[in-house]
Amino acid sequence: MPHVPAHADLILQAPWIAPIEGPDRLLKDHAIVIAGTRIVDILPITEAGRRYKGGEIMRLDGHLLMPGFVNAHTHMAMHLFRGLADDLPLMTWLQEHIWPAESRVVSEQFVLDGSRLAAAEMIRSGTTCFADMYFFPDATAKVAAEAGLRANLFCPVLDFPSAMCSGPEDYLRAATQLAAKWEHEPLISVGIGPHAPYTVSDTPLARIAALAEELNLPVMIHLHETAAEVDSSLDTVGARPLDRIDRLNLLTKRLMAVHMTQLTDDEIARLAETGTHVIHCPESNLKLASGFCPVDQLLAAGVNVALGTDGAASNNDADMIGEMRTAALIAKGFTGRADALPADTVLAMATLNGARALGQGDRIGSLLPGKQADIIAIDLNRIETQPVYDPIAQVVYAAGRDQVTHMWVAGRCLMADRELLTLNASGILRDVAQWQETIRD
Ligand SMILES: CSC[C@H]1O[C@@H](n2cnc3c(O)ncnc32)[C@H](O)[C@@H]1O
Ligand SMILES: [Zn+2]
Repeated sequence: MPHVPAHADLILQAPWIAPIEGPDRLLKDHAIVIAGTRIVDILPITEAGRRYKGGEIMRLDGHLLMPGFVNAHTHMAMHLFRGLADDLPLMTWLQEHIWPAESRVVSEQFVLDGSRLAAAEMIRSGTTCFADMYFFPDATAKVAAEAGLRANLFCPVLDFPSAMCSGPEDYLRAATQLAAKWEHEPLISVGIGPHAPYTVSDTPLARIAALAEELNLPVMIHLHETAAEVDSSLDTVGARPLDRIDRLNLLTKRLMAVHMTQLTDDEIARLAETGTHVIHCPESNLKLASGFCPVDQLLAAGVNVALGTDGAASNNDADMIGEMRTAALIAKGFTGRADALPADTVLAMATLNGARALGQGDRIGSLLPGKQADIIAIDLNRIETQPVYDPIAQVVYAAGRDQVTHMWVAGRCLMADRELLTLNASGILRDVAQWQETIRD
């Protein structure tokens, strides 16, 4: 029987592929075969030509192909506050600078324009999927859909009113409506985002736990960000925030606990037992002098730890390659052990662990047949990353985000040879310049 080649829409050929999951750490001279939104096969380049026909064949000499980054915690629209208030500790930064600025300028248009700036930066640095917590999440969802990015919008909940909602019940209604509106859009998912234990009281927190269960939604909260947060909770409610969150039924595998710089051994064990996900934001924690998340201990205890940049007002970028390097280096400094957080582990945190935290580990976060084709190409054939003994270590310890040359999300190309294909860079820059005037005034 003659062999009939199967159909492919796109075949990507490269000297190295890092699948992140599966039997192989690294595949040499392989091709990724894509049909529709999915990866259908990964096989030696020589075989791919015989077994698949049709579509485009792209040869990426000198490149590493890997899954796109999953930025597991950010505030997209805060890109418009980048550089507004630097070198301050968390509470001074929030209470005296960011919250006053937000109360003056945040609107749906602000979120549209800020999210577009963030989306463009994300595409240019290899992030294919992000988890966002901010006001007017519907506007960020629209931008993600326009950009072609995969997005998880965590509808905020606070005790306080904002331009978006009048109070906790109103935020919860908005979350329910948002989930219904985007239910059938494959690239957009919705969650609930109680801001922090110090801004959301017991009644709405318990309502969030019940609603998340009822609608099958993930929950994201800033938790144990600083020692002062824990001390103040002990003073005011007589419990550590994590104990309070647990008492209100929120400590479950739905929860993405962001920051977590203050943890006892018992708390680490409790996180592992409950399947709670921890989102590590090392650069924001360093810049706001918030503390150090004990990532090494969490991973050893079996906790899923993912990586996020936090917003550009506290980072000040959305660069996941930079975030990986910072995470790897501080883990070594913090533990005094050079083998803490090796390159492969930090790369998994920036991809597959983020997908798992979002409940999407079976669809994205690694390159396996059947998974969505969310792929980036990184050019290692540059002065800065030569010679290449190990492409994975090279990405974590030497590469810059400008070496990301191509991106596909669900098989669609969003950037080719560093050209943005879905967003208008000059229009974004024009809008940002106008916002800078308004915010400065
Ligand atoms: C309710 S929308 C999100 C809310 O969070 C604020 N925010 C941004 N970064 C942080 C952080 O590291 N800790 C606590 N809160 C943060 C942001 O300004 C919005 O008000
Ligand atoms: Zn945050």
